[in-house]
Amino acid sequence: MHLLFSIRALKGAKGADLEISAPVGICLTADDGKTLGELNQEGERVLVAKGGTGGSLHSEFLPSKGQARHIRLDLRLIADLGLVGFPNAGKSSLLTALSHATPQIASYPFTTLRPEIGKVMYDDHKQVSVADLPGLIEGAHMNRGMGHKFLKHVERTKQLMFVVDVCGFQLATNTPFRSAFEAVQLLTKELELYKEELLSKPAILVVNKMDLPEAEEKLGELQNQLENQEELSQLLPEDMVPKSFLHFKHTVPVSSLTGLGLPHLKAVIRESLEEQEALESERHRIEKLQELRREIPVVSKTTWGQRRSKPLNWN
Ligand SMILES: Nc1nc2c(ncn2[C@@H]2O[C@H](COP(=O)(O)OP(=O)(O)OP(=O)(O)O)[C@@H](O)[C@H]2O)c(=O)[nH]1
Ligand SMILES: [Mg+2]
Repeated sequence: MHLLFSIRALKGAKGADLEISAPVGICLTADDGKTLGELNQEGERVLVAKGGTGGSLHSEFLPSKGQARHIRLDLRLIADLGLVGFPNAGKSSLLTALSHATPQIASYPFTTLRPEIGKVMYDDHKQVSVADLPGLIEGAHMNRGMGHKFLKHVERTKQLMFVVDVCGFQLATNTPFRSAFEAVQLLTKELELYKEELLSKPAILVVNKMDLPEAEEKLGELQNQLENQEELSQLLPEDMVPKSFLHFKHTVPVSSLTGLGLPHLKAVIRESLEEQEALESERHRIEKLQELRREIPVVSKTTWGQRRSKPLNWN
């Protein structure tokens, strides 16, 4: 979702610059495509137009007009997990099975055209938000398919949830068939080419459609391939292989259709998010501690020694 508007900063010198403060998760772009900034934290402000200069001797005391701009505000989705997968992998079906969301589901690619968020509910009322996103295709980093529209949403989720069809995927009769293993590598590659940092997010792999015939056999094959992905990817064309491989903390086989494996997946999602929260709060604690240590001056041994060597005055 985006919003376009025109603005003009006021005349006058200092203080007339126009700044924007908005809810977090907004990206501001100027009409020339230049990114002006992102609002990622509460209270953050972005300068969007410079104010005009005040009157001076040089300008015969006439103030100049402020900068005029067309600004585009892009809302970036924020969810705990983002579903990443080729079209038809069953992302929307999975979200429907896990939450009360009702995204469109159909047996043709690109059924989902815009993101939808579903809430996964737990018995203790804890909620986890999952974003169903449009299917990704090869070349998405170059804006093929939904391209950037899709990828920018993945930037603002805490974790990634890859969804693959255990039996593989073929977009059209004139495009190559991709096995589940190839799908994992291609999805990783697309994220890497768009923004490498995306791959530092924790990721869960969901192997869907486990109700299909031969699914068990194919799952075994995939697990084997993932264990040896460095060696096996050497057999793939170079442009399919990511620079670094994703090591999924959890690989969960499910069937969104029959419900197989879904209770386990729900538990895994929660465990993974809680683990990440714990790690982040520990990192934050250590950072604070280090900051404090820097602030408190260290009394060196010599200083203590010198102090001790002074004769004590008992009077
Ligand atoms: N047999 C079987 N079919 C499934 C399963 N999950 C989804 N499907 C079917 O796969 C097709 C695609 O499902 P969607 O949920 O629309 O797939 P998607 O990944 O959201 O697709 P896009 O929105 O196009 O990216 C539908 O016909 C579903 O009924 C499953 O676990 N087993
Ligand atoms: Mg969908």
